[in-house]
Amino acid sequence: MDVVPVSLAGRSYDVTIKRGCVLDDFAHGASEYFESYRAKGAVKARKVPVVADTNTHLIFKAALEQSLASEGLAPDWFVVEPGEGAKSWAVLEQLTDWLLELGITRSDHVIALGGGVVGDLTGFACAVLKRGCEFIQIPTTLLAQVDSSVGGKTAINTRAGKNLIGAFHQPAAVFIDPMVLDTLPDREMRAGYAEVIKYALLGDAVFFDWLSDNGTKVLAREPDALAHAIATSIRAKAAIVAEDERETTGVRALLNLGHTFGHALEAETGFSDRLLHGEAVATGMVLAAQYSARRGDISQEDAKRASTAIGDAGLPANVASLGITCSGSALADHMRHDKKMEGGTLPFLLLKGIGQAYLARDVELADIAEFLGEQLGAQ
Ligand SMILES: NC(=O)c1ccc[n+]([C@@H]2O[C@H](COP(=O)([O-])OP(=O)(O)OC[C@H]3O[C@@H](n4cnc5c(N)ncnc54)[C@H](O)[C@@H]3O)[C@@H](O)[C@H]2O)c1
Ligand SMILES: O=C(O)C(=O)C[C@@H](O)[C@H](O)[C@H](O)COP(=O)(O)O
Ligand SMILES: [Zn+2]
Repeated sequence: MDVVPVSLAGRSYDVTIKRGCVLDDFAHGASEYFESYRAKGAVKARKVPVVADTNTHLIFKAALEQSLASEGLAPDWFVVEPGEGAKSWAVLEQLTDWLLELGITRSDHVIALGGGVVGDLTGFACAVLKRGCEFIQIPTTLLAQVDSSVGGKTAINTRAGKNLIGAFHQPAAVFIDPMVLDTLPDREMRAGYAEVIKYALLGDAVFFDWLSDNGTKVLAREPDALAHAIATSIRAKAAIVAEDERETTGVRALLNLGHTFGHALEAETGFSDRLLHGEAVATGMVLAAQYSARRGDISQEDAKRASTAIGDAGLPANVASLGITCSGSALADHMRHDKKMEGGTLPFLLLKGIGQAYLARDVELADIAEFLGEQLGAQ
């Protein structure tokens, strides 16, 4: 078992990483968070609100019900359709109305049982509900286990772009059970793996080499390799979040490597199954490496190593192969909504080497548009 603390003034919490911690004994491990439900007058006494999507509801319903029953509790389910569509105003409204009807109080803990979509939606609902109530993350995708469940970024999407309405709201606890990934489709495993490669590229060359040797084992869900990849990722994220919780100093922005390009690709493909978030980030990291090489920040050889690692994992390393027909300028236009925008300029996460990401403040969007035009045309 690994317990990774996320140290934040007045709002620290633990990330527990343990095989079986959800499927076998979640309610026992999390029992301290359920006191309010046992107390007289709590939300539908002894019923715990759980947000899931139809897949995670179907797959984990019985296990969670059994586990909560051992503590004298039962789940009250709010189930959304799978996919980015649930990160919307409409679903947020339904979820907050439901929680209010249950009589939720600030000290009650809502459970987010699912991938990044369920986590981001539930976290945001809890951030705004009564100006902040508690929630627990039970991430069930690799992406959510290595990234979205930790750090307190919560959000929904809007017509204008990705995660544009949101809040920083930290969970009270995170429980990561790698066993839940046994049912995850391979494509989703690969998408989550993109965020694992991200930690290596942004700040850990040793981890990059380890992934080159062990990535296949991680994707095959071999327990030791998977546990190492999850724990290394979460330690990296916890350290960055502890240093710059609200992305104000530039340190947390490192976690956005590949995302400015990636979010533009997601917007252009309609936030759909056509390109998953992790896939878009994978292509975005290759673009960041190639653009860094074009500026002379990183050697062509290291840029190639980054793109090879991504391609070898079965992720889209070549933007031209995505079948996107728009111009480079159209892609760059999506970036004007990026939350890192300062005045008229957009700082970009670029690479000086493998494991050496930095925030470049001298990038012109017009140059990015030209670069993207070249890349979209290249086969
Ligand atoms: N808050 C953050 O810091 C942060 C970080 C990274 C990504 N994100 C967000 O996360 C979202 C992507 O999350 P995701 O990749 O987890 O996608 P997701 O939540 O859409 O889940 C992917 C698919 O896997 C299914 N699924 C989930 N767990 C399963 C399991 N154990 N077995 C079988 N199927 C399962 C889901 O039903 C869904 O169909 C994006 O919206 C992205 O913006 C947020
Ligand atoms: O935790 C962070 O900080 C991240 O940037 C993690 C990203 O993987 C994640 O996709 C995040 O939601 C992107 O944030 P945004 O601020 O660009 O919307
Ligand atoms: Zn991401």
